[in-house]
Amino acid sequence: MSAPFGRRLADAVAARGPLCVGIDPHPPLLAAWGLTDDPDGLARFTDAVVDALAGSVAVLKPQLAFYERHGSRGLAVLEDAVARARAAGALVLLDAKRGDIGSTMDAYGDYLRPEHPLSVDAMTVSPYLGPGSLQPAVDTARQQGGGLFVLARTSNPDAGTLQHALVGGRSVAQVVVDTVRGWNTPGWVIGDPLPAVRDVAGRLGPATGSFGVVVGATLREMDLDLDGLSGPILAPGLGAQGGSVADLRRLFGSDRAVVPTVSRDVLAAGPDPAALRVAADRWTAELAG
Ligand SMILES: O=C(O)c1cc(=O)[nH]c(=O)n1[C@@H]1O[C@H](COP(=O)(O)O)[C@@H](O)[C@H]1O
Repeated sequence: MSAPFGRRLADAVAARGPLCVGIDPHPPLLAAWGLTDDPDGLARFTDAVVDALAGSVAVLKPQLAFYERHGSRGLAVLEDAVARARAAGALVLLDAKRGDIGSTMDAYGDYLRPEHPLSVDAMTVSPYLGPGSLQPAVDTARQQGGGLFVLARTSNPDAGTLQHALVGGRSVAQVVVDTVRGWNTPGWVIGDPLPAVRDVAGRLGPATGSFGVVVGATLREMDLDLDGLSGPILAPGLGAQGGSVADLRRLFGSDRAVVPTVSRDVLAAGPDPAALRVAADRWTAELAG
């Protein structure tokens, strides 16, 4: 088994800064790069991003949908790119947003196994079949040293329609956060009372948990209690969706283990590898400032 994902993420962030760059080869972006919307264009795009950034950013986050739409040849492109990205030192977070009943969730969790053709360090998952439905993937993550990021309070404008709904006095998003907090506490199982808060600051450090939440950088205000999460917060919505580094500070303060993720704002700088690096470095510098 690899070292736990939370530990590996903390090491990567310490060495490279917290930036995650999303690899989202959507058709207008392929066209803007002068590439065809087919597996060949997809491979050129993906290889360029991996070659430019896998040696310098902490996390790369390929969006599975953009590979699946090209069928088996698209998945082959991704398998090759993921292996090269990991070999170059980047952690790979597969943006799959999967969630299903136990036996199927078990199969989705296989992305975290080293023998999977598309083996990754972590994946995004959706909790809307109930937090307990994700347990098989939690078990696999624990066995294999993988990580999960659970959708809690997403960056899209109508996210609150469901995520603000109240369940026993807590919002659905808060139930998700509290569940993930429990996963980061060994020995806790779904249904038990919540464990005592052990790491109020939730800082990245040796004790950082491998289970994170997704909370958009586009929120008008922080409407979640994230104290004691003891795991990372993936924060999408920067750049193209309007979020800024100032929004990150306003929403999360400076003590939380935030992994800001940017796709289009960096990718638009391509295909020149140097320009891609400059765009990513600009975010890294602003995050450090
Ligand atoms: O899980 C995600 O990464 C994600 C969660 C969320 O709340 N909002 C969100 O935009 N994303 C992903 O982030 C990527 C878009 O990033 P931008 O191009 O930077 O806006 C897409 O792959 C989305 O699926």
